[in-house]
Amino acid sequence: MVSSANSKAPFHVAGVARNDLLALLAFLVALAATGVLGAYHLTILNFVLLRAIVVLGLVLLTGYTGQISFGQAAFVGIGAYTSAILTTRYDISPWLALIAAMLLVGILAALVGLPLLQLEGHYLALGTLAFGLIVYTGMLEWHSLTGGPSGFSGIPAFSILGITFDTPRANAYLLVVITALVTWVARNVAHGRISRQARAVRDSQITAECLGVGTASLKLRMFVLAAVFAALSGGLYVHLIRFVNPAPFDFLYSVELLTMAVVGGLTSIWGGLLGAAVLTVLTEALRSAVPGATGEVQLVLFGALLVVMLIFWPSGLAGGITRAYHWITTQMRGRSNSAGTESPALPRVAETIPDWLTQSMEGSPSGVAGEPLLRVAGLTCRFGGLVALRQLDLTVPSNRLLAVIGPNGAGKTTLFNVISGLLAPTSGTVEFAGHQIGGTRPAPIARLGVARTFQNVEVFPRMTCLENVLVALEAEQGPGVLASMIRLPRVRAVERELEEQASDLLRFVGLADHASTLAGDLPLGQQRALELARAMAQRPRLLLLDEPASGLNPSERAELARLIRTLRELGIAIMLVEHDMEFVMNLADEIAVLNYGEKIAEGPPATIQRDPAVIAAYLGDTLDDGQIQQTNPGLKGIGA
Ligand SMILES: Nc1ncnc2c1ncn2[C@@H]1O[C@H](COP(=O)(O)OP(=O)(O)OP(=O)(O)O)[C@@H](O)[C@H]1O
Repeated sequence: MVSSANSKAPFHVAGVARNDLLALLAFLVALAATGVLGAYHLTILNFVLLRAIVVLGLVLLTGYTGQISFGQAAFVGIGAYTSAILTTRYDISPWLALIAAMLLVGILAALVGLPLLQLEGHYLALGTLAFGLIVYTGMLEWHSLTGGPSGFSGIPAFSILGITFDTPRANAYLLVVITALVTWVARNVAHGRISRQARAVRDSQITAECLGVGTASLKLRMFVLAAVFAALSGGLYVHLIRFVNPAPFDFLYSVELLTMAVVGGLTSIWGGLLGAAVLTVLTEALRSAVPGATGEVQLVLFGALLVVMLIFWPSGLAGGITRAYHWITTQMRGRSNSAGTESPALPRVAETIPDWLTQSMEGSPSGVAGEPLLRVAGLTCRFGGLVALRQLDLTVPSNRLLAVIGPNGAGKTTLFNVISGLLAPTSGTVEFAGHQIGGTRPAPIARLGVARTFQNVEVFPRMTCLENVLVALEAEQGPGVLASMIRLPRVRAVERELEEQASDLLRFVGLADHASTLAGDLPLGQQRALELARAMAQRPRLLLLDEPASGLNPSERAELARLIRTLRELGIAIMLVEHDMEFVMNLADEIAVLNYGEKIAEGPPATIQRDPAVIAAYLGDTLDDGQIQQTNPGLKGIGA
């Protein structure tokens, strides 16, 4: 057995130290600039920083979670008015009022987000837009509270230890420090578990759920976090300006903020800062060059810029700069490292299993051989008039491999979809380890110990191999949002341990050299291996493999068979759907044959090969559809 202790730390975090240094440098430059800039430029700097705080939240929400919000201006406005009202009417300290505003907006965002986040894509954008319009109208019309269109003044400035922040320079110092803190928090979130889960949901929500990621609560938490950032910006703004009215919080401001996030680069924290800076400066330049260019003109310009960027340059300035940087460093290294994709599709897998995995499997109750772990009874699944599964009964004990075979359209994938929670059965029961799981969502089923791979490989293409595995490892373990925001040493220690485990699993499936390769860049065979590593990270008690050998060459199939045997020896129950009959006959303990959703035979491979009903089903299918002959190369295993 190979111990995980000597495994190398993964590389994708290697750049963090350098980035930390750059961030520190940027902070010192901003502080130094604050000391020397004139009043006009300080005011612009303050606006850049106030916007940057909101944009950072949007980067986390839109870039990392894939949720588009046109309602951020409303959260800024509510934060601003709450802090302004609390300080002017109730004489509360601006600091306390600011915290109260953030709390209130956090609660409100949770209430608004619950129904809104049920909507997807454009509908969510429309929902947040409607929310923004309602809030803006409220600010205009609720005179007794907001002072109506003309707002109100007399809002106190921040002060601490006898220093009052009532000049552009003092404000700039305060904002530089607070923006640095917010950037640090955003960066922690962006590098941690929550961001990995969010990016997984963005790449494929269904797959993330099948790994045990609770997608609904994840989206809600990001929505709340982005809203709290917006409230912080609003609260700071009113105590710096000392006046509040609804005008700055209109729809235009929401578009402006989203444009800043897109222009800067939606998946980059420093891109968010850059976007806020570039667009604020451009707006100012436009205002001085064309005095009438406000309101509608700006809206049109920002809208156009947003569309152009999304179509032609979706990775924004940050993406462009990063690519240029990589290009330059590659040129400087003389392209010595550029070739490296010639490895076989599925390299020989490691001989050994990581110790921690064996131990965790031994501790699992599924380690008792012979006990039925999965019991499917009377399972029927209809799609309108089509019966995909009819009165199906199956049991799968631990430590056994049950192959499910049948002609195309027999219902095999439907069966997997029901067991893993992607489909609810029409009738019948699915019992796993004593739990009724039929009709349950995929995430809780995954957390009970059911892992799966997909017929059409479903890796998270824009994440590295290491991150793909980490998402599965972290679904149950790892820090929550608050701990991720602060990233205490304890949190970093847990992250390091999980990264080591992820590296072990990559080594186990022969992908040790690809920890920092984007999963989408791998050839098909290696993507299948990655799916297996990810499934193993779930420490499954039942593993559903949907056509894992399709697209692999004979030597890759042999490797895969060896890997599957090793997994079974760990005590994992395996269900295998596969058209390659030779592959199936060599691996299966038992075979269940489906035809038109019904089980027509079940038994050990030798019996199934000679079963007349099975032969008839396969040959009948071949006659009906010549395709089957090619997609079923293993037909020679049937009726032989
Ligand atoms: N979501 C769905 N909506 C409607 N019909 C569906 C759906 N999923 C599957 N079906 C139908 O149910 C039947 C069984 O499909 P299923 O994909 O489970 O078969 P299969 O045995 O996995 O086939 P293959 O070997 O081609 O993957 C097919 O007729 C299919 O068209």
